[in-house]
Amino acid sequence: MDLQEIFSSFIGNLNTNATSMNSTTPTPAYTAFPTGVTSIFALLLSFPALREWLKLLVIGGILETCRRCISSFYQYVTNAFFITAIFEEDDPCYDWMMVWLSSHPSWSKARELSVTARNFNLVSNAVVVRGEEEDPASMLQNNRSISYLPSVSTSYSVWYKGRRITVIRERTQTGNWGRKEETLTIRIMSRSHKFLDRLLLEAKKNYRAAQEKNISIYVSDISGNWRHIASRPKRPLRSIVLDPGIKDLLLDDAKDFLDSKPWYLERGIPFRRGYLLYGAPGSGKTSIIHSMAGELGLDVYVISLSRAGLDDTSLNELISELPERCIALMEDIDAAFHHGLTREGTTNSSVTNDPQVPPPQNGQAPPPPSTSRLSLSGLLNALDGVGAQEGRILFATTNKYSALDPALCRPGRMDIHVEFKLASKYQAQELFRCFYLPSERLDTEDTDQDEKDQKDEHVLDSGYGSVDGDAASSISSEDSTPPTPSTPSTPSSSSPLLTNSDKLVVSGHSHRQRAPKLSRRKVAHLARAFADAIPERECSMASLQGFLMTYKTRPFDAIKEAPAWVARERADALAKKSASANVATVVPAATTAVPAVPGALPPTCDAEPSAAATAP
Ligand SMILES: Nc1ncnc2c1ncn2[C@@H]1O[C@H](COP(=O)(O)OP(=O)(O)OP(=O)(O)O)[C@@H](O)[C@H]1O
Repeated sequence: MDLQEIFSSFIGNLNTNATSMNSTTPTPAYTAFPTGVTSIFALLLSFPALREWLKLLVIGGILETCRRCISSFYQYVTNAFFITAIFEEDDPCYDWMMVWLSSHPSWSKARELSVTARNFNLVSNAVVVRGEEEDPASMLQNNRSISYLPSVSTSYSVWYKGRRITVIRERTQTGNWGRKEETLTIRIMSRSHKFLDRLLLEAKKNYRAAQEKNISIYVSDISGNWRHIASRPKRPLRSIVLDPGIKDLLLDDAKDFLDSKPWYLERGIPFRRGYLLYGAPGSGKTSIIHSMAGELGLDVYVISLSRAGLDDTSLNELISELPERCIALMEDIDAAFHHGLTREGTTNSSVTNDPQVPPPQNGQAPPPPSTSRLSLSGLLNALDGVGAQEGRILFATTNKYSALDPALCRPGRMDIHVEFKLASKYQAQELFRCFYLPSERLDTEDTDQDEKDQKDEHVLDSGYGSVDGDAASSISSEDSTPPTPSTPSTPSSSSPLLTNSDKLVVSGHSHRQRAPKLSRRKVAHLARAFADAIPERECSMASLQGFLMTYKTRPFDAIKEAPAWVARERADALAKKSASANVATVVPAATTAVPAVPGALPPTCDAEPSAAATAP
């Protein structure tokens, strides 16, 4: 019996019913309706095309129902026998898995794959196409190595420890301004989580090993999530020159803190430590934090208090989402509460409406109004409130120590305060030594070289990777005066082919030079001479480093030119001072208001130096 017959009999029945009703009762108005419907159906079914469509509709419905049943059954079986793990792009696990996948041998046989030069936040060349590592020259030229990865929307099967893993990489629209986000799905045929755990741990270990020489830097994004933004090579601690004892104090205290969790727990003391580094700009505050992060093997989470949209709640959330062992860094902590206050102590009074704040200098653009909605009490709560993360080390830096609220500086929030001053003669000497003694010789005795050096102290060293010694020496021999940034120097070497107007105007010095190979003793001797030329606590370490950079391969010239450079720096400082004297109100510099002893507190902060120095 086909569909037409079914409908005909159905319509026939309807007609019979309608007739019987008509014979017994008066015909109500609605009886016309079934008759109308049947005639419409009959009419419709008289078209063969419509009959066929109807058939297709029924068959399609049956097929879709079957498909859904099979899919549900498959889902059931998958859930029963497989484990499915999903990795989202903005999660660190995604990077671990991608690096793990990129090094999996399956890609050498895959017929369809994605080729990428992304390094998944690794500085090292952990992700490489096999064979590339055999060509170190190409690796050096381009730090971005090529790797193979699963292509988007393709399902792959790879084998791991005798088990089949299905890998699916997908890209979906997030709805945030057309942004697309990737997810990686890994399906393992296993009922136990053990296998997945092993895979994850291996991926994490591989990634960590590739990251060993780097530190990871995280910042918060606009939606308040931590995002990995960079990996930086670890900075050796010895490259930072501070007054004796400061590095040891900080490092020993931090190490001791990280090892003392049980001690804190037993006594019910919150397991947190805060360090406040204050003082002159360019004195090494940020550098020592970077270096300590490398030394302690911790990642750095930068909390920017002046970030647009940051309020008390979001700061609280950010801090509570920090991992247990990490360094939280708040740079220029004073800036969050003194918007518009510049390094020189000038500000736009229309922004702050603070009567103590001087008006802007002539021609100076007013600083933009901050959109941060953070309050001091919000910051204090975030630092040691109930939601504050345990185990974190907080580093805060400021150039304006006296501007900080005493509540912020108290032990428990900032346990150790360290002043960073302008360079001492000792620091100048050590910086010079670091500069001209190649790193591999900093730690080793070189008595042989000492002896050799006494005979010939001007032997040239290829230590700076020179390939063009002759060209370089011609520049260095004729121009030993450091160029000032405002007056670019013109190399006087004139080629017969160059007319006067063709002459190159170059500022700075070429680094393609050979540095004299100096012994430890010779460098120590020169370093003392350099320190003699540098006045005590007048120049910042950053400016000294900048000066030495112009003599990267010419230590003798650096010493010769140091007094002239100091004179220029003094003249510049004097000019700046007289310019700022014209400003109505002068905000006192933080460095003049603080005590000289590292660890001691200035009068504006809680005067509890002993508490600041006691580490459990
Ligand atoms: N004590 C130091 N030893 C070695 N290098 C230093 C030292 N101080 C500063 N420098 C160099 O000067 C530059 C600036 O240093 P850094 O950013 O650490 O200073 P800072 O005190 O944090 O400055 P700011 O207060 O302006 O942020 C860096 O390139 C660093 O190498």
